[in-house]
Amino acid sequence: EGPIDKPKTTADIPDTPYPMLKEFEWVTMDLEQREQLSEVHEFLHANYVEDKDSTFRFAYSPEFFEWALKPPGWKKEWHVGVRVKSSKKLVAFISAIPAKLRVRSKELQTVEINFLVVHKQLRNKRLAPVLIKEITRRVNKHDIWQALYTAGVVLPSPVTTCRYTHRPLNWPKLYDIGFSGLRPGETKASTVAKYTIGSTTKVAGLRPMKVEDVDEVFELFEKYHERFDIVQKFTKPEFIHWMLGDAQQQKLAIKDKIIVSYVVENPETHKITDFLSFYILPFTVLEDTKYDSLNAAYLFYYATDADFGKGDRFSKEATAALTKRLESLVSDGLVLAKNMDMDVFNALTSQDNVLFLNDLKFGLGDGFLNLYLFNYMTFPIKGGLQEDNEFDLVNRSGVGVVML
Ligand SMILES: Cc1c(C(=O)c2nccn2C)oc2cccc(OCCCNCc3cccnc3)c12
Repeated sequence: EGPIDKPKTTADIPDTPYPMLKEFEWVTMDLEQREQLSEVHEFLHANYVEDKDSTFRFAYSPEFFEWALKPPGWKKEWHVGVRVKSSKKLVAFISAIPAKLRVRSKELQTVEINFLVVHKQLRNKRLAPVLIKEITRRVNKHDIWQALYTAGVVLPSPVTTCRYTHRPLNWPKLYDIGFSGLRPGETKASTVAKYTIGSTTKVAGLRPMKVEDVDEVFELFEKYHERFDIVQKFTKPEFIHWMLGDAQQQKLAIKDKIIVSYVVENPETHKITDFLSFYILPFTVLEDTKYDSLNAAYLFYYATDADFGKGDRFSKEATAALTKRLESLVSDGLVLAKNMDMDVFNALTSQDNVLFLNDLKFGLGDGFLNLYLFNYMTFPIKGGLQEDNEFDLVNRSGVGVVML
């Protein structure tokens, strides 16, 4: 396990941008300028990842990019654009943000690469590899040599593969837009009944997380994440950013937030025993008459002390206690998301999710998320799937890191 390329220094890295087709030019986007933030938002809105039958397209909001692209330690030169020299039209984008990872026992300073997009009319011009080369150069210049990225497609040697799962919250809408279908032997009425959930949360002491909770939640989170093979190591300012958003976000009413975090404060001891977060990322529904958007919530980070102090954390009793706690925690997460008018609650088979996915009626999606480490060789990590791509209830995943 370790770096693949021979060690280099920043002096070995060219100061000039990677060569590119002459009609294009490299630009550094300035996302502190509202109009450039909107430009990136519009560009992704029109050209970013769609599902294979082009029914949906991610509808990232400008606020989402504020959150996703400007965490503590963010750098302008890692927001890379490509413009047409003559028209100055934005035709490609790629981003990197700093991320410290622990991969098994090794800590690595890496970046997370995300939002790689090439204009629809410029696909198959081999621009993507050029974008990757240039962002690699810009990151290497800062003496960082590893990167984490995900892709739906299979590229050489994924560290892990997880599968999409979906928990319908508004099944009739999912059915109308063709995302959900009827299972054999089930009627619409029985399916609606199956997915119906209450509107009140059940866990005593569940409340929105506040910035005053950070020290306690951070400690709980760090301890819980020891159980995974690959995790992100946050500083406290990073933890606040990712779980509560910036000061602007923290002031918003819950229904307007893009990142939603809750804690469970034990009513007797007033200790925080659990934490749960999910982020909001709607889809544009293409070519549908009745609906133009699909509201999706994505399970983000969570932590619990359910398996602490029970000796071996992977013992049957520790796992039973963990399963029970996560089921009630995420079940309340579904209620919170439903009350925010979410139509579906998405989760991967990573973290300890396979412990509750079945009981909470998450269905296996047909999408896979492969996770890659650039310039770092490691033994594969379990993604919560067994050979036939069904949930692996025995060997839960070793994946603690969640990428947007
Ligand atoms: C995307 C996504 C979807 C859907 O596409 C979807 N849900 C309802 C309707 N649709 C079409 O479902 C998921 C379930 C778990 C995790 C997920 O995504 C995890 C985060 C993915 N990062 C964004 C991304 C996607 C593909 C390639 N690169 C980055 C997803």
